[in-house]
Amino acid sequence: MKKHVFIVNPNSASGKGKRTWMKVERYLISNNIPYSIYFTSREGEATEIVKQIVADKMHDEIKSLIIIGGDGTVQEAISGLPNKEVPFTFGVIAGGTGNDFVRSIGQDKHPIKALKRIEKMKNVTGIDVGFYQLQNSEAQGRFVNALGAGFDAEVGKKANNSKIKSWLNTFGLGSLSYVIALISLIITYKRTNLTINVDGKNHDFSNVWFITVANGPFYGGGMKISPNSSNQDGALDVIIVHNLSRLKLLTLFGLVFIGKHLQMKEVATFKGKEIYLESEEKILIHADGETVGYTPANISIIHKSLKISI
Ligand SMILES: Nc1ncnc2c1ncn2[C@@H]1O[C@H](COP(=O)(O)OP(=O)(O)OP(=O)(O)O)[C@@H](O)[C@H]1O
Repeated sequence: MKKHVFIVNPNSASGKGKRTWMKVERYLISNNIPYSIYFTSREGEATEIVKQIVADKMHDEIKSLIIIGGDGTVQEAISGLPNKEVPFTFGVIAGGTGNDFVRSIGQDKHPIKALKRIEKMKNVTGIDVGFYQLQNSEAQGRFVNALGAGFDAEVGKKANNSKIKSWLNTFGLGSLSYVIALISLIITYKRTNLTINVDGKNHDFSNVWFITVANGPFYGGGMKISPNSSNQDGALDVIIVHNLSRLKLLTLFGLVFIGKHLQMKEVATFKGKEIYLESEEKILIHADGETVGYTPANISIIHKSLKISI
């Protein structure tokens, strides 16, 4: 008999992952729903678990593979998938701080409501996934929301490493840690010059704060960084923020929350499938908020490669 397989990050959002799993497990047991469970214990383990599931050819036993955690856990899990199409369906139950993927696919944030929807398998859809390969290291992987380089990657790193995030998470305010990190880095961050190649065409920019390659509209806990993005259109949206003062950058982030920043003259946008990014000085890169390395990087899209039950 097919069963649901869960991958749970018990420590996401300072223990929300575990608390969410306990609610889900109670529901599974009281409704006699067959399941098995993997808990992650450290960074990178979700990737290894998915690789193992694929290597063991467990596909026929799996009704759906359900992630409970935040965007980082989703990003790590899908990075364990092979390049060819995967014969099982994914589901995501919000257990993180930002939960931007849950937001962009329109999944219910309530764990049991989400589980009931995933379980029914009535709305199974193909989602695009971004793929990155860093040039100066072996690092490669996938992302569902956005890959970013520069200032926003530094903000994510600082927020994720901050003690304040755990404390804020106890009040359900973990997203505020990004705002705090942003305000402190705005004063110290050094801008750089970069070249981006989109589908074979080079574009040069000076004094760049950050560049985002978006698959879905949201990142950073609800910021509408790429309001026109769809994770089903087979394309990535590139947003480059350059040549603006520190004060104006703050205004930009204010506008990002309502998705109106694209109208600013210091914001350049492109749409494409194959992207190459290099910078005068190497800059930090994140994939779905997880630090992955430094430029230069190749980024591409794998169209509708993730089957997901919403
Ligand atoms: N048991 C664990 N203890 C600590 N860290 C873990 C554990 N399992 C996985 N991780 C790491 O925790 C990181 C963050 O997890 P996740 O993204 O799920 O939560 P979050 O940061 O609270 O949420 P969001 O990304 O939505 O803001 C993951 O990238 C993963 O590497």
